[in-house]
Amino acid sequence: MDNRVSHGSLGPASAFTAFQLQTTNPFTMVPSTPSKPRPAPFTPKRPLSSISSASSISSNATTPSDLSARLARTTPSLLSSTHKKYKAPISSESRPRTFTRPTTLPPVPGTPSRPRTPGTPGRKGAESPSLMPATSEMDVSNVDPEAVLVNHESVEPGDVSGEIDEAWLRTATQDHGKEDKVMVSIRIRPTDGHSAWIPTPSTNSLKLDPTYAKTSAAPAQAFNFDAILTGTPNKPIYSTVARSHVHAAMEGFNAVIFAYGQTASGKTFTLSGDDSEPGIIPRAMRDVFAFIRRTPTREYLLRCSYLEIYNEAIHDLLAPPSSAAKNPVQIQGGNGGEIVLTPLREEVVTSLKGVKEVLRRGEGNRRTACTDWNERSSRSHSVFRMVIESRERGSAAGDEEDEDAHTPSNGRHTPGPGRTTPGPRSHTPGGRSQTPGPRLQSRGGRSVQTSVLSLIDLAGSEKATSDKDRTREGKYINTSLLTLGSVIGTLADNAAKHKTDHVPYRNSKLTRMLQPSLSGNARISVICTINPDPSAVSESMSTLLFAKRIKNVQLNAQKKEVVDTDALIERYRKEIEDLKKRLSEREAEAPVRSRRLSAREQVDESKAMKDLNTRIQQLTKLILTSQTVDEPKGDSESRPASPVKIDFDMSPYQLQQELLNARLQVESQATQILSLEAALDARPPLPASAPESEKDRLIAEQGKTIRELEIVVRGYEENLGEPLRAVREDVEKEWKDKVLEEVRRREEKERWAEELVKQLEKEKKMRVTLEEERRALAAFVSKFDSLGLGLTMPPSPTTSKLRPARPTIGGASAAFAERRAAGISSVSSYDHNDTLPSLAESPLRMDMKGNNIKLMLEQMPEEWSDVSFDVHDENVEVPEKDKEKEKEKMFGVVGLGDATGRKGAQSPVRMVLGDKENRAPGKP
Ligand SMILES: Nc1ncnc2c1ncn2[C@@H]1O[C@H](COP(=O)(O)OP(=O)(O)OP(=O)(O)O)[C@@H](O)[C@H]1O
Repeated sequence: MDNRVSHGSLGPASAFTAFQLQTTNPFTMVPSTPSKPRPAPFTPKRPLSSISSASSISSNATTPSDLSARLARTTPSLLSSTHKKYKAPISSESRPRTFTRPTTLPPVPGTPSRPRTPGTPGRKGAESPSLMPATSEMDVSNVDPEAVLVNHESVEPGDVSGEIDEAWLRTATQDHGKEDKVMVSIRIRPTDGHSAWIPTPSTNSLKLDPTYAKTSAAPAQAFNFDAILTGTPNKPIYSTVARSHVHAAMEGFNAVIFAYGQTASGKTFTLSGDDSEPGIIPRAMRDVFAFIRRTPTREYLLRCSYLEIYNEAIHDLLAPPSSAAKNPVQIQGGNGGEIVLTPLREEVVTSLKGVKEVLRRGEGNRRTACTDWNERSSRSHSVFRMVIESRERGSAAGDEEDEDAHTPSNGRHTPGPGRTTPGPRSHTPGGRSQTPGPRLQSRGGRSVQTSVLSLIDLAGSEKATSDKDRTREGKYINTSLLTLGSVIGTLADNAAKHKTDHVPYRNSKLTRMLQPSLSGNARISVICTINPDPSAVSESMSTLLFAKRIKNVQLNAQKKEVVDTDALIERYRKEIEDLKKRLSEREAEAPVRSRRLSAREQVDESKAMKDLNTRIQQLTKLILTSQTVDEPKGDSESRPASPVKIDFDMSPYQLQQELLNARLQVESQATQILSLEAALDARPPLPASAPESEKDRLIAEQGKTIRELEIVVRGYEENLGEPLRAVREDVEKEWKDKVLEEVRRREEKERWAEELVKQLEKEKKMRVTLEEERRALAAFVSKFDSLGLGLTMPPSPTTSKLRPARPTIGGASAAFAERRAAGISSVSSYDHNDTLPSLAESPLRMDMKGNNIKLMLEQMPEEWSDVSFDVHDENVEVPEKDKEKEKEKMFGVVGLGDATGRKGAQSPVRMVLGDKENRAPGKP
């Protein structure tokens, strides 16, 4: 078995000294109280019923081997080295994890096949509630914090030995707890078979054996981390990856240590360990007490809570199982500030024994079950938290003051019913109350440091198992681990690219709970465990990629310190008085002294006086600002600033400035109140009295909606955005073509309409012209009539309807011109043979007497130049045959003198004449 451990280049432990502690607190220079009689060790009172089966086992089984033997009798499958395939049912799985590690390693993922394990993993307490104490007298709400403080005198020597690997301390050179990066270590579980990974501890690197690489062409990627850990012993692991973080927590920084990895890769073994190899949690607890023992100047209040996140519900592992099941823990806050878990039980611990008891109870309630890969697989994420509050130990005088109202703080007392009366819900150092109950108060000018140490054993990622319930749990586990991965990814990205992208903390309970730590206000150490088996290469690779990403997350842990404002102000005031006294003394002596002093000494003297003045002004300012030092924004429970009357010499200008600042502060607080009220109004309308389950449901629903919306928004661009854009472009193009076609058609029609209008205009003009011609003709005819020329025309008895003239062949003007050329007289001389064809071509024919012809032509308007007249001379005898022939050729024109009543000519002239004839037949 490979027992190599790389300690990397870790620095020496931050050897903690009283001197260092004193320098970290600028306000307190009070020496510790050296020797008060040491009180009797604290033993929490517990009802008989609180003694669980495990503790009874422990008490009866005096040696580890006895215990193993006894457990082996009850749960042989857990202890035997041949138990791999068949093991105890679920009911036995929630036993405390005090089992002995099998001598042969359990099978790796993918290899085993074992009978299904029935049922949901049970909680021991749920099955036998009598084994769990219904209440604990060390519950923080039942004790006076001042009565349960721990200091170097109260720590048992046996509680501190052997946790530190001295050899490591000598070689380590770097303290990862002080870095602003996450410390990331890889622990490779030992294997009996081939290992797919080649660790190089000297360079803290690790790479895949090329034999197991998917593509042999690419060179195997080497991963570098803060430490590469192998082997079974947990002691060097603690020294390397956890110790500096535990110390940071003791010094006032939040610290988180968690194990991440595939199922059965050794997370629980690393965190909890077993009897022979205690893991990080028990060792950290031992180290906490060792730290206290080495720090005589401070006193501590330690509170523990233990919870698990199972199927996205948080269960209090320290609460009685019946009530824990009914009241799942809710997370409140978390928006940039601390989170509040409620109802969560916190138990005060004053000794290692007390912590062990708490751990034992919590672990007994954890859900574990047999899976295809791990016979005791953690089915939940478990979080063990220790809240560490500390302050400098008070002087004797201070203690006496304290004793008036409180139990002495330098000793321990057994709290019991009626013994202590916890005060009202008190101001919480750091701003928020994590759970109801009193807290350590800053007192006598001594500030209180508060930090939280979180030790987290995550459930392992896994593939679907052969069991339905396990598969369901696995889904929840994988989902929350995926969310953790994406949160880490976003944080790393934000840090690398200086972005502030939204981090989806709220997508799972785990990330929501870790939000304050992951946001940066904690020192974080992650141990990524991998299974070296070749069949687990892809899972190990994904663990390594997670490790790589988390390495990039930027941290900036800050100490949280709450000062006692009143005492501080009092101290400043005293100092001011003192300084003023010294100043006035110097001023009084100044005239005498200055005579004796050299020029240089006088300069020094005036400089010293100036310094004194400056210091007085500084202190005056501090008095003002310190009134708001411990009043965190938005904390409804914080104490109002002390109404201290300050009597100091301040110029009116300075006072005005202070006043202005105060006003600005008030204004900003008023704005804050308004926005908070608005946020409150925007909340869904659920009465405060609504049942918790209803609130849960609502919260879950909203969470789901938010998640869905996020997915939709995220997925829109990737999945729908592009196709939809393409469709829109197609449709737009199609419609554009249609519109263009329509425009073209319309233009065509417009052109056609214009053409039509032109034609109509033309026609209209023609009509007008014709109308004018007609009128002229009519005028001519009437003139003609008035001259009495028409009277000579023989009336047509039958014809009253006139037909329009037909055009002559060759044009009337041609014929007319011809005739003109022949002379007017020739018109009257009708030559039958010559004129007959031209007669047929004439549009106007009228029968008139030869005498009138000349007159008519004279009267004819100029425009009629193309009108021809067929003049028929009655004196000329036309043979009857020719007459008929002529009639046929002529268009409806018959000889006017025809007695048979021939139809009238269709010439307008003829028509008018006809009309005249019709109107007044036989009249003059
Ligand atoms: N470094 C190690 N040395 C010896 N045994 C180990 C080591 N790591 C793990 N094991 C053993 O491997 C088995 C599985 O380990 P463990 O239960 O810690 O895995 P896990 O990662 O917590 O699994 P899950 O996520 O399913 O809870 C245990 O029997 C444990 O004793």
